[in-house]
Amino acid sequence: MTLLRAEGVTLGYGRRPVVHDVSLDVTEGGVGLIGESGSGKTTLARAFLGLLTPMSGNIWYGDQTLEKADPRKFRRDVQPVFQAEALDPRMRIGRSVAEALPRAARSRVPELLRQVGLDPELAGRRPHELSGGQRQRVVIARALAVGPRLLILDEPTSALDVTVQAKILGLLESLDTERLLITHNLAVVERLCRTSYVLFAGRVVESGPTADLLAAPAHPYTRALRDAVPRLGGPPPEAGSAKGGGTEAAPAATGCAYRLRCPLAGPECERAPELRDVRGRRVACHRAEDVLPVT
Ligand SMILES: Nc1ncnc2c1ncn2[C@@H]1O[C@H](COP(=O)(O)OP(=O)(O)OP(=O)(O)O)[C@@H](O)[C@H]1O
Repeated sequence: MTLLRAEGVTLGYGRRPVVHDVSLDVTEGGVGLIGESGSGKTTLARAFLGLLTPMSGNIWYGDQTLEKADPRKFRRDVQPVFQAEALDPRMRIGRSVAEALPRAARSRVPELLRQVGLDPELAGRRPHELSGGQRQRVVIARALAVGPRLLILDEPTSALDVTVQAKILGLLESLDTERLLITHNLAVVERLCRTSYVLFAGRVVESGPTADLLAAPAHPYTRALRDAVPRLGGPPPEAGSAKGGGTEAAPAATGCAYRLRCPLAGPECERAPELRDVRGRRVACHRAEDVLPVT
């Protein structure tokens, strides 16, 4: 059964919507949410954690909407993995992990540290006395303390260098919790997520099996992301590409939001494309059939 599901969700701050009509199932095998800065990934994650109420649509937790769900049960089932910078700098590691445990279970700290590959001896240290990778492991140990079914991870490895990143990905892969993973890095979802959703300007532009999206993107934006993002250990992206510092056109306010950047844009793109089924995935592009054969 799907533990969490967004159904036609629109989200915003004040009266300004920034995520539009998104439907997404957190299914088995890991789900990736990919998109550039400002595309609405963190906003969606906040809604999935119950921290932001949809302007319209619903977040479903099992067969209940999030507003009706038991908050204590929800907190046990669904845990965020924050960036390591969120650790309290004054607090020793052991206490930081203990705080996440119920009082009666605080003796489990060494076991949790071991589970994430840390020496329990480190419990007496403060965050600045650990490496970035070790700090990220502490954050994961805290999230695991309550025995969650699902982890919501927001850029869990982006602050780490490539070899440490690979080790943390290995750890996440070895856990038997489900995951919703937010990143701008396709190489990370390739490893951890069976299914992916690509967001552009607050809308899903493509979703489907991650392997298919990478092998043959159907949306020009997915293709640009795939071609721009370095693979783990691969060469850096080229200057002028999506993450390479080139100037990018802002999303179009009418029609297809991607059309001002799109090499295939034509007159039909002045009409907003609907999500539709194209060869095993959902894609919002009038030209999807032209994108597929050349990738
Ligand atoms: N607290 C806030 N108040 C007002 N607007 C916000 C707030 N947080 C985010 N936004 C706006 O919502 C949009 C989506 O932001 P969001 O942080 O969800 O994107 P993101 O894809 O997670 O980006 P990043 O990868 O940089 O974290 C952006 O236009 C952003 O400026």
